Amino acid sequence: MAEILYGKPIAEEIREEIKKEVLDWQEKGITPKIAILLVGSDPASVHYANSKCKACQNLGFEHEMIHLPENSKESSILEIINKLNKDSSIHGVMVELPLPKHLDTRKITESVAPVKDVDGVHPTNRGLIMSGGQGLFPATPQSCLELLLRSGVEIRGKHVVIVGRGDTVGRPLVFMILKYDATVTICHSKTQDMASHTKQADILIVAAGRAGLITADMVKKGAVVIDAGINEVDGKLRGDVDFEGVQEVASLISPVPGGVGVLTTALLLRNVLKGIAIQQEEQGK
Ligand SMILES: Nc1nc2c(c(=O)[nH]1)N[C@@H](CN(C=O)c1ccc(C(=O)N[C@@H](CCC(=O)O)C(=O)O)cc1)CN2
Repeated sequence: MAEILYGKPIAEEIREEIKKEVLDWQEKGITPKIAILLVGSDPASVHYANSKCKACQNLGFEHEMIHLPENSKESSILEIINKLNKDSSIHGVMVELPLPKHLDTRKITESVAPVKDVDGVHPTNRGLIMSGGQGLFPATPQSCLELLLRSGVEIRGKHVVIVGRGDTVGRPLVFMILKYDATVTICHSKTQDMASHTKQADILIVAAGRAGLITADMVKKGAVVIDAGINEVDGKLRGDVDFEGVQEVASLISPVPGGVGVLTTALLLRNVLKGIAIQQEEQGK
């Protein structure tokens, strides 16, 4: 029976590190500040945006919440982001997702300056992930890595199989895991005989967006399984892994809810601090 890899104690550890770093910046005369842009009033988005504001207060960040109406024009949003990019008191800009359907998400999120791009989606940051450079990387793949590293799972030389090639998790994760000297296989919706690949994984990370996709017969005995899936099934949050079945086979497994997602907000705010460090270095300070 697998041990359960809970996100809460790891998130707490990261929050303590963030608080210390915020104090260090404050001593140097910088109070980290994030702008959160919320378009529309989708209840889940309002909830997540408010919980980010609360996290800012708890961790010593200043924040500015910009709440725009559902029918906002793309041009007005781009203008606001442009102003935030130029505002030296703002160190990070986060556009709450998903955006209303009439808006081009990619165009809007990629308009955030690379150094303030806490979601790590700007082409500059995407390129830096691939080259192994210093940039801001998306929170969810960071969360998968932190769960592994902070629970003492050896990644070096291990066969890591990632299921899902999405822009926010699977694709960036390939390069982030490669940096730790793993052998990486990526599976996706067109992969033939997926189980033949997943069964070879020492570490299996799943971000496919399909509830219960990974069943016990697809997992090697003793594998470490990280579930980055978020699906709503009958009003409940479910991962991509059939938790009850896979728990019998794996040695370590992260639950949904209570695993990867719990770290997201802390890691977005940690990106603000990384952005400040990069800006300071660029300015030779
Ligand atoms: N610009 C972004 N918008 C959104 C992101 C994002 O990464 N960037 N992700 C989500 C919201 N989010 C953080 O931003 C977030 C998601 C999940 C959680 C969390 O604590 N999840 C828990 C379950 C919580 C629940 O039961 O509702 C878990 O997975 O265990 C926190 C923050 C969308 N928008």
